[in-house]
Amino acid sequence: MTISMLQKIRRELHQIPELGFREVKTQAYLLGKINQIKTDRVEVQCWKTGILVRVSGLSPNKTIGFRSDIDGLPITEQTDYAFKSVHDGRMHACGHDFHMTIALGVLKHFIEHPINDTVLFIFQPAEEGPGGALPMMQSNEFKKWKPDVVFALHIAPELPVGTVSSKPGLLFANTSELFIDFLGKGGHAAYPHLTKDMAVAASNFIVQLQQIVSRGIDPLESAVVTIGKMESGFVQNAIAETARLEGTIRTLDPNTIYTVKEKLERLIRGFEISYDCSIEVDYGANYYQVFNHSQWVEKFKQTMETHGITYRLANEAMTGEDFGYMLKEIPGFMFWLGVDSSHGLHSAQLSPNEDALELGVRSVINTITAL
Ligand SMILES: CC(=O)N[C@@H](CCC[C@H](N)C(=O)O)C(=O)O
Repeated sequence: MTISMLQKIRRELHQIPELGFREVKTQAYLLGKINQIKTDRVEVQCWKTGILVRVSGLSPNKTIGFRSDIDGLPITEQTDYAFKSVHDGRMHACGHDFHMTIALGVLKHFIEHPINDTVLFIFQPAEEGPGGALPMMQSNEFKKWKPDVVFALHIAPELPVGTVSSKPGLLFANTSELFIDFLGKGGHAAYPHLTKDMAVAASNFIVQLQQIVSRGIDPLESAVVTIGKMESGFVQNAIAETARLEGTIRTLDPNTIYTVKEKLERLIRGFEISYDCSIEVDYGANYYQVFNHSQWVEKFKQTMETHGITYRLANEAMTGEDFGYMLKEIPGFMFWLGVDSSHGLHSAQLSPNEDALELGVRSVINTITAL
């Protein structure tokens, strides 16, 4: 696929970001492109808003899976792009428009140049939440075509274009979403003593929460607790009866997440007493760590070096990925693709360099051919 075709696809996808399991336009767009290039060797199955595309090999020994996530985030885009999101409050702020474009470019290549092995393209919904990888893997559609090895990429804004990066073993953290609802008593702004102010309780809770990591977790372990959204109250001169905090917990060790949750629940019990209120916690979606299989990372590194693509050894990151569930069952790996953006992942101004699209396609084609 030419660079301008890749760019066009990326821009069209960029305009229609949709949240997890609601990727209806995205699925239709992808199916449209797949149907244009489909031949007799190609079979397609849809699962919810996801798609599986199998390109049969000439004399297959194995099936190689390449996974791309397809959902966007509930973020209002603040770029100057002419091809900005047309969906209010939705943005491809995690690069899934890049991931899908690269997958389509690679798919076209293997349809035109089949190899001995079978290649499975996994267009997976709901990576940002509530998690599509696990239920997709449990589906009959996936089980029927289950790959023997699987890999995926993720754009890396902090790496230059021309660079890929990975590491054997642990790459991404264990995660748990976090939703906390406070219920107190509202009232007139001038009579605080007659109320139980949940704006004050929730604000104080956010501050105390930070001490779970700084004082409750062994400094040699790694943990993050972030509250990304806070909602409370209706009007400037009334005391808020309720508050809601939304966030995420991340740890490098799968057991540490239980320690964080246990300490969080103690904190909640203390706040219920001191603020005379009730607090409910819901952990939403939990993702298993991304743990790369060394042998495949080594093969990837050698392949990149053979093709003159710069490979850098990565550090572990506190990002999460439900691709971790695929790697828990199927050998494989994940790698970072440098896209050189001064704004990072989940920023409303994320602007990955489109020159990385062609390199992404090349690095995936070379990898599949070498595996
Ligand atoms: C690569 C990336 O940014 N992934 C997301 C996954 C989110 C999982 C879940 N919604 C959570 O927040 O725990 C990330 O935020 O790391």
